[in-house]
Amino acid sequence: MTMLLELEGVTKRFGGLTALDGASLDVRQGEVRGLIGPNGSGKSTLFHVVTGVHRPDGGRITFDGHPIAGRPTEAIAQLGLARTFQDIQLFYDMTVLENAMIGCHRLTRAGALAAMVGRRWVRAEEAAIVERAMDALAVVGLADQAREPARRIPYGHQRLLEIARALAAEPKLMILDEPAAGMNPSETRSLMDQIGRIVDRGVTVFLVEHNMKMVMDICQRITVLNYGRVIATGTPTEVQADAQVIEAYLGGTAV
Ligand SMILES: Nc1ncnc2c1ncn2[C@@H]1O[C@H](COP(=O)(O)OP(=O)(O)OP(=O)(O)O)[C@@H](O)[C@H]1O
Repeated sequence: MTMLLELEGVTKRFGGLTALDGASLDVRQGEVRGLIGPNGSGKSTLFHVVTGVHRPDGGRITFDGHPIAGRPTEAIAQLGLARTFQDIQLFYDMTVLENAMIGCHRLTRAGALAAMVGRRWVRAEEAAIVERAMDALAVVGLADQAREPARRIPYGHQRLLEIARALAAEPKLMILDEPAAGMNPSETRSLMDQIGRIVDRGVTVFLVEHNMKMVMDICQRITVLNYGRVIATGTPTEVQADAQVIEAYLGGTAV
């Protein structure tokens, strides 16, 4: 199976604190991959070094065959890596559709923001951008709310909109940072369905999530971090049975 993302011995320090300590893992094309670990174990830091927010202090990161460690966020996005954030980052005064259109940025000469300014050569692209954005909204079930201002849709839908915006970039890999945070059980179930539909479209998903049921249900493989180190990688069943995981991640209680 093709490796889409590979980390080899990646280290990131903040002053005297080693947030990532020689972390290695790979994400295979087409899988839903989970990353879990206790608070402060380095999950967000790992996402940040992969997406170019932080420059790693050591190690190698390869995405779709390209070395990306230390490259700018924009350059990594151009290679086909999209992400969502723990805290929702939407343009609340813009419509749902306009927010999704911003995700098309990677795919257009002009970028959706420029499209809204209305330059002539941009307008020719606009119909295609709207179509792509509507398509992404349909995948997450938000197409009928396209004209609503983002601030008016429920919280769970705002999280789905972030995913639609990432999807509109037609990424190869989508990184989701706690996508179910703040969602109620029915929203979480719906999110799990949407992630399934995203994978059906050929997008690989790599997610951090504290909702264990969701992680165990949708991920084919899971990596567990503790104090910046990878302590286990395996199927949900393997990880749940791993003594180190039970001890380190859960302080001795069952997963
Ligand atoms: N920009 C930063 N400057 C200094 N320390 C940082 C920075 N970012 C993260 N850290 C520290 O690095 C460690 C790992 O943090 P990180 O946010 O990656 O953990 P996490 O597993 O995502 O935690 P959580 O589950 O609480 O989101 C923590 O000790 C954190 O305080």
